[in-house]
Amino acid sequence: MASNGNGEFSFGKGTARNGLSKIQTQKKNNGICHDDSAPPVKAQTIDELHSLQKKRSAPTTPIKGGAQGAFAPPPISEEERQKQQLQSISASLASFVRETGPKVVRGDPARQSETPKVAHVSEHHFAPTISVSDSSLKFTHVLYNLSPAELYEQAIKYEKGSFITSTGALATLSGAKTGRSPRDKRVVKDETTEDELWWGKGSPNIEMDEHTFMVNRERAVDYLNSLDKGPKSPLIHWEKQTCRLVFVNDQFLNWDPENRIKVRIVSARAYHSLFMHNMCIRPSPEELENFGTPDFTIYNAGQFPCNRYTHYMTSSTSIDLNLARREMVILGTQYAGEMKKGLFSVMHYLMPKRQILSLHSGCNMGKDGDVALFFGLSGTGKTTLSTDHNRYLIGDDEHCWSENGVSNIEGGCYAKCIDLSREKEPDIWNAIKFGTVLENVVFEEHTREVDYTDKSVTENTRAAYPIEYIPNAKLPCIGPHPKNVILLACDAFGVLPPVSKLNLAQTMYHFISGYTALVAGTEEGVKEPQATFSACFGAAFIMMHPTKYAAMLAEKMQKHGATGWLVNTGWSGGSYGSGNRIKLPYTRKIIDSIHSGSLLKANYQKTEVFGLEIPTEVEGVPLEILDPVNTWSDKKAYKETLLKLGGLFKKNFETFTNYKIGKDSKLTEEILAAGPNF
Ligand SMILES: Nc1ncnc2c1ncn2[C@@H]1O[C@H](COP(=O)(O)OP(=O)(O)OP(=O)(O)O)[C@@H](O)[C@H]1O
Ligand SMILES: O=C([O-])CC(=O)C(=O)O
Ligand SMILES: [Ca+2]
Ligand SMILES: [Mn+2]
Repeated sequence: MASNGNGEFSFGKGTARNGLSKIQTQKKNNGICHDDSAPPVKAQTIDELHSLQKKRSAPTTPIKGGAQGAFAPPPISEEERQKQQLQSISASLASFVRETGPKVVRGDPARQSETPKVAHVSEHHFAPTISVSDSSLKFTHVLYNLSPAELYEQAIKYEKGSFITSTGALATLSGAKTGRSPRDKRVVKDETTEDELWWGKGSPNIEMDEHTFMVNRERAVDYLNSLDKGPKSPLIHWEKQTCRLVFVNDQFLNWDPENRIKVRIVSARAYHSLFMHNMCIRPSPEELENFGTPDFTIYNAGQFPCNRYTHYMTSSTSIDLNLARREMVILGTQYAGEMKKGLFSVMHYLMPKRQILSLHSGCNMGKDGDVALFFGLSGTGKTTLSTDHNRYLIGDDEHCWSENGVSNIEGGCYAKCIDLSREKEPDIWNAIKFGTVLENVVFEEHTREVDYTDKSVTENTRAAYPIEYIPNAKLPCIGPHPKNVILLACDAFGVLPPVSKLNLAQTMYHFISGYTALVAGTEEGVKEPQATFSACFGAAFIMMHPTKYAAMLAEKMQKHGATGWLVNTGWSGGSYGSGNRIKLPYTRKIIDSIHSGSLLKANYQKTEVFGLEIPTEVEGVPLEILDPVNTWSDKKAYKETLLKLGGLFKKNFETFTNYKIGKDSKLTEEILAAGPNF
């Protein structure tokens, strides 16, 4: 085969002169230079050549000086700033028994060429003596705010089960736990939290004392400071260099600049670091330079169990929150959602103290600035329905509603992937690319194509991606006051209408009830859909009594004239097992007509038992499904199921009857009357 000189290739005769064709790679005088005329690389050795491959990016902006006015601190040198940063990390990792932090250095120990700076919290007093343990003679290498590319390399080199999929996502396994462990979430009860938080029946806050927290904290910190684990562990090989390694992420929560929270996540897995890189708000280089001390720190030692002989421990998993110390410790679960939702709990404490309502909801905005909130428990459709090609995505899961409007708490989305299809959810499908963490999916060994229908590892397969991977994300993720408040319920009984319009009292009733059929998988141990009530559509994350959040929602909805809706994204034509899940395109049509305002103008009729206002017509939706009774062939079974569900609602609401909402108790009476009536 030879080039014929026109850039085409031909076989045999034609171009050959001496029987052998001359391979012409270049032509003269056409602007392309010859092979032998290419300038040689500027390197004398292979090592030098490799050193050319990477360059250090210059700081994008100089540290601001003077602009902050007379009280601004004097500018510090780059060296001093870096030292302060390392000291802050060393302090984060300090053991309370030894009262010093480890000697920390920045950078990957595998890269020999780096000459790291060392910092230690009590540097000036530190002198190794025989009483010091071996552990304090070692360095801890800090992999600080690594980029996705760097984290990919760490994961693939050192973490079993990490692979690049055909679309470039990082597939990973979360270990034995593939969902959250709400029965292992503990909160320190002290003088303050005893009065402030919701404790006892129905509350997600399982109490623990300060001492036990410190025991677990010490365990986590010691683990993070030693890290000798697993067959693929970097430590086997780095041990020789007497160094240790942790990942540190310094990031933000809440896009509302006035109420932004600085969080630090210390973890042992690249998976955890990349997950939080995607889920929290990513600081700009300048913001990172001026990060300072975090407002809240997570110690994720999830590969390591808690000690079951420790007081309060009921399993080898514990997720411990200490509000006074502004710290969270994770032991015995590697499920990354614990970090995301752990921080959400913190926001459910901090924000209401500032009169800001924190919400387990998705949020999007139309071209005309109309904002909708989507409340719902896990798997009811917050992510799916807020990700809408015709609207701007503000966020998929956690928001704040303040005097200024709404703001997303996070910087990323966390979508369920089971049965994901390109046709039904194109934006989520396309977001699964380089940088995205894909948890617990199954892929074809050779092509690395993911089979989203495969539940071999878990039903709760997930993708975590930065919000800007959704093409119509609204950046910054903030918006005006909501116009529509959509309560999503995945009704496994199949008796709730696909859509109903709610008055304020009904909205409150259903918000406090927080009904859904818990979709299998997101919480440990749930394999089949099952009716559940979870106050504020997120009882697992709220910290104070549900009526506190409900009162704030009522006040805000009233003030800003928002309309409430109840949308059943669950079953129709029978209960789970006999009926079918309402088709996503129909739910989307319903949501479209809420956004456009056309549903508000529809004609309504009232249902029996629940007293819900259902429209007689919705564009693009078959008429017969609007009233569920029409979809059941067995009308008697329908009525029985309806009454059964009504009874469950009534029973669940009993615990709330004595709580007052709003300044007068008028709203409370109205709310009580807004439930099922029979
Ligand atoms: N009619 C429907 N409406 C909404 N979602 C549906 C419908 N039918 C099927 N689904 C599926 O239900 C799932 C909804 O999950 P989604 O990720 O939106 O939950 P979520 O409310 O965001 O939960 P989480 O808080 O756990 O993230 C998706 O897998 C979606 O494809
Ligand atoms: O927290 C998780 O693991 C997933 C989630 O969004 C939820 O359960 O609401
Ligand atoms: Ca959620
Ligand atoms: Mn979600």
